[in-house]
Amino acid sequence: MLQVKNISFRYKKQAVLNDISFNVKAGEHLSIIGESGSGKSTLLKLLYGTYDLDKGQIFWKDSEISGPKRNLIIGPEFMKYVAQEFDLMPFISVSENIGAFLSNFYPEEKQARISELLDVVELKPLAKTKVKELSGGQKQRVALARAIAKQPEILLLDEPFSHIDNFKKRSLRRSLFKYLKEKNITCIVATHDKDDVLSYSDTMIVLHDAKIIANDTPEYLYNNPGNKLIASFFGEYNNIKPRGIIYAHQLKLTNKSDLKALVKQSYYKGHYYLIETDLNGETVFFENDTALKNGEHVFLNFIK
Ligand SMILES: Nc1ncnc2c1ncn2[C@@H]1O[C@H](COP(=O)(O)OP(=O)(O)OP(=O)(O)O)[C@@H](O)[C@H]1O
Repeated sequence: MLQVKNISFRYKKQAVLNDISFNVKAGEHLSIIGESGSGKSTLLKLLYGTYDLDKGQIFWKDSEISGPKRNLIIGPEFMKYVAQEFDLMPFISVSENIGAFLSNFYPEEKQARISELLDVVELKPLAKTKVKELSGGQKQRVALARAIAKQPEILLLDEPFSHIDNFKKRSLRRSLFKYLKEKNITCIVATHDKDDVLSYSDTMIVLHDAKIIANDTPEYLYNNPGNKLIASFFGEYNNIKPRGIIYAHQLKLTNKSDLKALVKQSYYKGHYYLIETDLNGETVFFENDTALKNGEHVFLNFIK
């Protein structure tokens, strides 16, 4: 189990993280979410031992993870960290980068392992290409493969699919998280993308004002967002008194109700339209099968 106990950290004067505690069981996947600047990357760096903590302790099983004051080499053996900027070797091939830290002692096993990793990140056709010739998304996939090459016990991922296009992202996400679960690799992901969280994380924590404001399963927090920050992570939402937070898909058209709104705009979303309305001076969104006329009055009802 990873145990984070009452850690605090500041770069300069302002606290980035203040008295943060949480646990992650071996093999579990945790997501860290929060607004830009809320400290997600900093938390990953602290878990990796990049900086010395101002307060608190971090343990993996029985070993304490400590910062540079006590460690010459940053990052414990059992952990790998894929940062937002990936540190690859540009003049050697994709395969050579992935195998860079694998032993040359058993060349056949090494090649088989590289081949397996190329499949996980779907880079086989580019195996022999030099990294300097790759796109940002392709480099990100090499960095992911290299991080799991030696099968770490814990993998820390900072926005792991941020450079990867939507075609590839979905299948890569499935393939990577399935692989990590099969190998029982504990994974901690800092992300802005609800699709990294909903289907693949066992738990999620939400950072705000240097604190953890929620720590629960994605399903629970999706159904009980409790505040605007969490609701906005999952989708378009409204705050309708006295009901509170209501996602756009939880409102529908009806013949007559107390919620009379004025249509302002319809946005095409593929299999539905997002309708922007004015309800007593507040903007309210709901989903509808068809576009509606601007200026039309409609009645809304809650679905639940
Ligand atoms: N090396 C640094 N020196 C000083 N301040 C820093 C440093 N790195 C980050 N910060 C500050 O710490 C705070 C948290 O930054 P961090 O990168 O951890 O946020 P984040 O949640 O990962 O953001 P994003 O979602 O934009 O990646 C920010 O206010 C940032 O400006």
